[in-house]
Amino acid sequence: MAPYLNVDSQMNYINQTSDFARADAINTLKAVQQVVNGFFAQGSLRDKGFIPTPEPSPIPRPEELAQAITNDIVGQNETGVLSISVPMPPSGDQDMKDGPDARSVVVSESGTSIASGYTTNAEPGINVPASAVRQTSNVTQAFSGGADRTASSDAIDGGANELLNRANISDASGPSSEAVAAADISPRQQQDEPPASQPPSGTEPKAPTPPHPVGPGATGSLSPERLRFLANQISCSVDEMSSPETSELARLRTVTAAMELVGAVRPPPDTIMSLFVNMSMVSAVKVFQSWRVFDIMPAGKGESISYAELAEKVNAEEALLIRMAWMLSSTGILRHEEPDRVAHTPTSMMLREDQPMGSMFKIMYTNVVEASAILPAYFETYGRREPVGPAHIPTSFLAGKSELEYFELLNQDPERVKMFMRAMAISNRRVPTLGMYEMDSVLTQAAEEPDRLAWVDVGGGNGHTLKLFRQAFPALRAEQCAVQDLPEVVEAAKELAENDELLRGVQWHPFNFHKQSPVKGALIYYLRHIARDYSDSVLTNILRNIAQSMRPDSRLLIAEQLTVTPPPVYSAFKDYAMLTIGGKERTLEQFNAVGAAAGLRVSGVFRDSGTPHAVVEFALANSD
Ligand SMILES: C[S@@+](CC[C@H](N)C(=O)[O-])C[C@H]1O[C@@H](n2cnc3c(N)ncnc32)[C@H](O)[C@@H]1O
Repeated sequence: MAPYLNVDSQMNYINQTSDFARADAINTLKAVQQVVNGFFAQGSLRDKGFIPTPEPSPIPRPEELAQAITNDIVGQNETGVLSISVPMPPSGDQDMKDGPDARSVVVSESGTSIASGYTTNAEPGINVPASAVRQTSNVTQAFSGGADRTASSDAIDGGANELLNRANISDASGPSSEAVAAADISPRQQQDEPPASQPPSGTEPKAPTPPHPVGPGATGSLSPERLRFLANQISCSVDEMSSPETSELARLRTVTAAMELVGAVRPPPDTIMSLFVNMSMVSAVKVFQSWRVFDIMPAGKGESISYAELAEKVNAEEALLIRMAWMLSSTGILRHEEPDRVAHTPTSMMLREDQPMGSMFKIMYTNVVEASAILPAYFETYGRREPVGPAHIPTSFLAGKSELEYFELLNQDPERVKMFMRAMAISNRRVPTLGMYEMDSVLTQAAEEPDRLAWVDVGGGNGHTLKLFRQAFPALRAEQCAVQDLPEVVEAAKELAENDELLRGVQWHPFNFHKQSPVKGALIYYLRHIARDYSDSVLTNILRNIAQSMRPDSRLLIAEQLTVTPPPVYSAFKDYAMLTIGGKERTLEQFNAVGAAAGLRVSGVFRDSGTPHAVVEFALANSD
C-alpha cells in the first residue's frame, strides 16, 4: 500500500542542507515512515482509529493551519491581535501583584507565532512588572535570518516547545508554567501599559486536552487527538518545506513531531534496542576518531576509498575495519559502496578533527560517556545528590583530580583547551546572542554617562560575544566595555585583541568570579553561558559577588536556555551533560530562586522566538 507519510520525495531536499539536524531528520523520518506504515499494513492502529486514515485530504496552507488553530482556541479582537485567556493554576503561594487574575497569551497577527514572538516576564511564582514584556522577531525570521543559525538541537527544542506551547494554550487546566505569557499586552502596545485585569470577551478556553509526553518512552501514551495533530503537523510541514521562507521552521516542526510520534508508536523493545544501537555507534565513532579514519578518508565530492586501502592507511586489520565501518554505514554516518568501498557523508565529514562537531564529540565523549561510567562510584563517594561544585564534580573525579574545577582541569591541557574552543565555536553559532535584549536604554544611558562602564562581560572568554554586540551596536564604545575572565584566559585574549578593531580599547580584567567582586557600578553585567556550568549554591555565590558591585540602576543579565518541565529531549540531554561538570539547565522559576538568594529580583525576560534561549534581567532586590 502507498505510504501515508510519504517522505521520500523530501529526502533530496534534506540531503542538500547541511546542519546538525540532518541525520536526525533523515533517520527519524525513515523510522516514522517504517513504523507507521508497518502499523497501517497490519491494520492495527487504523482500525482502532489511533492514526488518521491515509485517504488523501487537502493539506492546508501554513496560514490556513495557523488560522484554524488560533480560531479554534481563541477569539480575535478588533485590531487583529489575538489574545488567549488561560487561568492561573490554583496555588496558595503565588504572588502576582502585577499580573492579572487570568493569564493571557499574545499571538502575532499572522497567527504563526503562537506562544512565540514575544517576551514576557511572568511565570508562576515570579512577580515582575508587565513593563518587561517585549516582542522579539518572529519565528520565520529566527530560523531564516542568519546563515549561521540553521536548524540545531536548540531550534529543535524550540520546535518542541512551540508544539508544547500550542497544546498548552488549549489546555485550560494543564500546567501553565512554560506555556504562556502573563501580561495581557499586544505586541503593538507600549511595554509600559498596565496589564488588563479582565480577559477579552470571546476568549473562553476550550476543554482540556489530555497530557502529551514527548519523546521516546511515551510509547502508547498519546491520545488519538495528539497523534492526529502530530501526523497532520508532519504532513503540513513536509509540504511547507518547498517554500524557502518556511523551510527551516517546517523541517524543525517535522523533526519535532516525528520524534514524538516515533516515541509513541515504537514498541518498547525497539526503544531499548535503539539504545544499544546508539551505544555501538558512539563506540565506533570514538574508535574511528582515534584512528583518524574520518581525516584520512578522501573528502572530495563523489570520492570513496576501498576498505583494503583504508585499513592499510590506518594500520588496522581489514576485517576489523569493515565491521566497524558497517556500524556507521548501516546508521547513515558513512556510506558503503558496492562491492568494497566506503565514502564520507555530510555527517561523517563533521566528525573530522578540524571540525567543531568533531571536537564537540570528543568533549561529550569524555564528559558524558566516560564520566557516566564512573557516576555510580562518584555518587557512592559524594552521596546521591546533585554535585555541589565547583570542584569535586564527576569530570574531575574521573580525572583523579577531584580538587579541581572543570575549567582548572581543562586549562591544564592546552590541546583540550583548543578542542573546547573549537567546540564552543559551534555552540556560539547555533545559539542566538543578539536580537533578544533591548539595548536602547543601555545605549542612551551609556551616552549620558561616558565615564561609566556600560558593559562588563563576566566570563567573557576572548571577547567573542562582546565583539558581536559592538558590531551590532557601534554606539557601545570600546572604552565603556570590559571583559573579565581567569588570568590565563585574559592574558591570551588581550594579545589577540590588540589586532582586532572591535576589541581595541576594551578593558581586560583578570578575575575569579567565585572570589572577587567585579568593577563597581557598571550599567550591565553580562553572563552568557556561565550559570549553567554551576550548581545553585555556586551560582548564588557568583551572583552575590556581582550584586555587591551593582548600583540601583545596574542590571545583571543571564543569557541561557530556559528549560521547561518536563524538558524536551535536547534540553534534557544538555542538562545531563551539565550534571557531569557540576552544572545544570534551569527554568525561569529556578533562575528567579537563585537570583533571590543572591539579593536580586528578575526585572525582565527577553526570549528568543525560535529557540528556548533567553536573556533574564536582574536588578537589586531592594531597588525600584
Ligand atoms: C562556557 S565559557 C562561556 C564563554 C562566553 N561567556 C560565551 O558565552 O561564549 C565559560 C567562561 O567562563 C570562564 N571562567 C571559568 N571559571 C571562571 C572563574 N572562576 N572566574 C572567571 N571566569 C571564569 C572560562 O574561562 C570561560 O571563558
